[in-house]
Amino acid sequence: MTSNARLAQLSHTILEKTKIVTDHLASHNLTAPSWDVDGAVDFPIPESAGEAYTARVDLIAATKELHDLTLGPKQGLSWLSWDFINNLSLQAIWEFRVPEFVPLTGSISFEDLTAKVVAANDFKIGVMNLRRLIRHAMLNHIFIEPRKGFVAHTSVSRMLLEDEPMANWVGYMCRDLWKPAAHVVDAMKKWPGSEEPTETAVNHAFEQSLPWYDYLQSVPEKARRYNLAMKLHSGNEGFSVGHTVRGYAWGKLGEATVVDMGGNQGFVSFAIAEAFPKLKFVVQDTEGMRKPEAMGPMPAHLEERVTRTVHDFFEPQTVVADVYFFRWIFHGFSDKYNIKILRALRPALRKGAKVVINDGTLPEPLTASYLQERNIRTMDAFNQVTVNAREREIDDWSELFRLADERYKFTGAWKPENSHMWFIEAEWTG
Ligand SMILES: C[S@@+](CC[C@H](N)C(=O)[O-])C[C@H]1O[C@@H](n2cnc3c(N)ncnc32)[C@H](O)[C@@H]1O
Repeated sequence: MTSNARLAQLSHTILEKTKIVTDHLASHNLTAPSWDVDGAVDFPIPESAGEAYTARVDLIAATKELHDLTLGPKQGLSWLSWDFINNLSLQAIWEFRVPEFVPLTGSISFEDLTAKVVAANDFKIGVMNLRRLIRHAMLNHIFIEPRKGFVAHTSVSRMLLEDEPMANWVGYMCRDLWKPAAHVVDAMKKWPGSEEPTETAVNHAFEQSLPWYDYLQSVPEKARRYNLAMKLHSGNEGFSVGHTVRGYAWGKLGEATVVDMGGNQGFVSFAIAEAFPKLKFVVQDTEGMRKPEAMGPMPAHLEERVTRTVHDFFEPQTVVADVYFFRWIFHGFSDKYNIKILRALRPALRKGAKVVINDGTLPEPLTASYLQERNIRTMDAFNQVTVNAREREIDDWSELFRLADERYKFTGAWKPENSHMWFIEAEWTG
């Protein structure tokens, strides 16, 4: 296909996919998001909507490609190089609490806004400086200028004001992770090939030697921001515990014991135990997670089948079980430490015991949508920034088991429908 024909083909795809999306919205009496201050901020088509969801995902990919091709490679690359300025204007607006001083109805002049921002922040900032940052942010739909010299909210800037998890997510990214991201290359040069959580861009940027989560906990403001920011995705359908319950043949285990390692308060084990009454669970976590204030309540009817204990997964396992289950654990560690975790299981493993991992997995190149690939590759990059860990491809999972011990037989990896997390399974043959 010629490059001219590709442009035409993309615009045709966009027309076709937009129609599927708008027909779905109309037939379900739904409203598309907009920049209007009262506009919807979430696209109201969940993954479970099937064709309409896929059309939206295709639309995002096609509009991106058409946009990039229309810019052309040269202008595209030069823009990409200076795109960190997007983050700068957002960071300034967040840091100086600008959204608080813009009225939700009507508008405010740059002069009056600057006076309020200066009073609230207690340091000098000129009208010109604030105006240029805000006008830049407007390119990303953060505020509008309804008439020259006046600022008004949009649905985007309103989220910075009213959506606490989102505002903290913005702060976490712009304030806490932006500087480390700029130090990744220097950290890679300083500690070549490091798999240590204390030799990361975060250590380099903040000139400190703690692992990321310990560092976060040592600065209360950052710890609070992190905890609130993480709530942004807690309602995400793709990460729902329901996929963990339905995505594995738990029923086929019969009367079996599952050790939920790094299982936190036990909410995942509770959900699986509810659905599979023959299963027993031992939920292991660190000492800190077993303090009364961190434990959370245990549903009374599960007390017989779920116990919560202290166990460090780097130490030899003592509980003999049918399944050792790890959800959201492996992607937070480098291979070196994951191999340690797998080796520490060996004293308790009996022939036929299973290791079941529920975690992210990198798609094979060109097999996933642009949206999926962008999400998981961005998460993978953040794992490097903060903890020197990584997301893995299916082959990497198989190799990880082989490196830990040849007696692990990798039995497969699969993604339940609509889930963002995969199951990865191995069996102990020793
Ligand atoms: C990302 S959370 C995952 C929690 C839970 N599995 C889930 O699916 O939401 C990681 C958990 O691992 C626990 N953890 C971290 N280091 C650990 C260790 N060395 N031994 C046991 N648990 C650990 C943390 O306390 C935390 O509960």
